[in-house]
Amino acid sequence: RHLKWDVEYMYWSPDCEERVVMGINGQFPGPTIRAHVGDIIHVDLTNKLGTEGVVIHWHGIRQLGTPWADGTASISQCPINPGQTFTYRFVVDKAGTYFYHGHYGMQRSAGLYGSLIVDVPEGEHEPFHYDGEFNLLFSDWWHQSVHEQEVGLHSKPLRWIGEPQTLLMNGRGQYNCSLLPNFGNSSSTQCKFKGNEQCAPQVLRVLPNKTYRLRLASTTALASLNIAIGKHKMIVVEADGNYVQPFAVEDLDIYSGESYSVVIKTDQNPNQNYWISVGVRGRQPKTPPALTILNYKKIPSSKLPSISPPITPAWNDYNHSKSFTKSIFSLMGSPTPPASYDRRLLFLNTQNRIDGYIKWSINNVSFVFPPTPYLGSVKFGLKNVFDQSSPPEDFPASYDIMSPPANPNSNTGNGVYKIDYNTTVDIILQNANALAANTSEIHPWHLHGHDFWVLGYGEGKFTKGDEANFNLKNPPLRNTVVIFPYGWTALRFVADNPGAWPFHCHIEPHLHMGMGVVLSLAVDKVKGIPTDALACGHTADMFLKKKYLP
Ligand SMILES: O=C1O[C@H]([C@@H](O)CO)C(O)=C1O
Repeated sequence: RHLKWDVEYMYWSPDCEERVVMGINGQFPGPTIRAHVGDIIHVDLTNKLGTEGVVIHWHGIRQLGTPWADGTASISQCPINPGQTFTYRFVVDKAGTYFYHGHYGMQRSAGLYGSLIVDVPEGEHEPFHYDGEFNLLFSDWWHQSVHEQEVGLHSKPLRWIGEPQTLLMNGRGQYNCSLLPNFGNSSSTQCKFKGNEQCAPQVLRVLPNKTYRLRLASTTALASLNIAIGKHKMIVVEADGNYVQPFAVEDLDIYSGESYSVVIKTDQNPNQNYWISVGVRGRQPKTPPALTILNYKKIPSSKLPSISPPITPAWNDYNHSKSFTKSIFSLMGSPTPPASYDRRLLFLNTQNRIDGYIKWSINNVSFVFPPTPYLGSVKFGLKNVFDQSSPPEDFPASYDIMSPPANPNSNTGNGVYKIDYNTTVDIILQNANALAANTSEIHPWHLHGHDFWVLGYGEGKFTKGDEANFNLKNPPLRNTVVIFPYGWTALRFVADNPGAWPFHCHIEPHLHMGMGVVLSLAVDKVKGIPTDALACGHTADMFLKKKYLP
């Protein structure tokens, strides 16, 4: 798959209001990549942004042997400068529902994303049947420019980005009109689509009595979501590119960074259409649900459903979310984790202050991106470019996770957790109270370069005794996992992919405010890094050697 992409800003109307978005080849969202297992994806990415750098991360693709193609600014590569072209070249080795997105500053929020679908090799079959499929990539959208969002996040006092104006499905949503007559407040008018508007919803057109696969992925900057389809149950079959033990749900939670496949049967009255709703979870929703229509083809899609849209669960019904999340198990026959770990990292998630700026910290360190990519600085042993001391592996046992931090002051840092090659690592993500009393938020954590097994979830503070309840039999393999308010999540992975890999909260403003860490492993084994990946910071100095030309 040889692709030539130009990234540029352009005018677009994602929610029927014109704004500036980041597009690829004149499209928003960017083009869908569709490939088979084993294919090489080759993307010549040209930055046409004018005044800022860009990179693209291929979310969920492990980049076995190609860590330089992971597309993370400051970690796997230098930002691609305006006018320059960088070539990403990697193998897609596992079938599944993936996506790609910007991984520099807040470029995901600016609209830099698209779908990446990997099919099983030609002649092979998925472990479930379907007659047709649809692909829905969810995102959230602000009317404030991404530059204002970014400046607000590092201002004192913090100017928080607030809740999104609109939820988008495949880059389409409605802000100043509604698909529903009189939805929400009475001032919202009904949309009149001719069908070719940039914000016109993508209708799912189906035949009766068939089975459809819906690929669902969330690249939201902030919002956690729930999707429900009127009158149709969904059978969950895939999560983050891994098969799961099929189970039926009425509605499904999806956090930023996650993907699922569900199958539905079109066995309802074919003389009706049905609403599909997507609502906000975990934060007080100020954003109306996104809506589209499941259209039984023999009637027009413009015929509004007679049954009102399914109401997604209340934003703070965490029991509902936990019950869904804890129902996910790997499909029988999937790889199982090693029985024990070599090293355990405990990561306390807190909201803090540094000089009065609001940040997020892991074990009291708020991550800042260095100007030299770790892949180069670790490989070449450059000592003066990032903190050389190993960041903290745990936090004081006496820390009270139920209250705002007693001493909210934190430190910035950019140290690296050096992981030994082929060892088994456990990470316990520990949630806590944020700065405001009685507040603890949802954080979806995403690991680059590896999938991990989710061994368990619990309430309150993790204790050694909780290990006894770890699921070592059929834990799901994932690349993104949620921590619930005041709870913990345990995961395990085998560090077998040399590279420099971020592990971070997938809420984009939270990562921007320091909520992440970097792991490095066996970087000496990494071969064939393109020099243009490292032509910035101290690695550029190293390549240039001579400071002045004769
Ligand atoms: O990082 C965040 O900042 C705000 C709030 O805590 C401060 O205004 C919020 O809701 C976040 O998730």
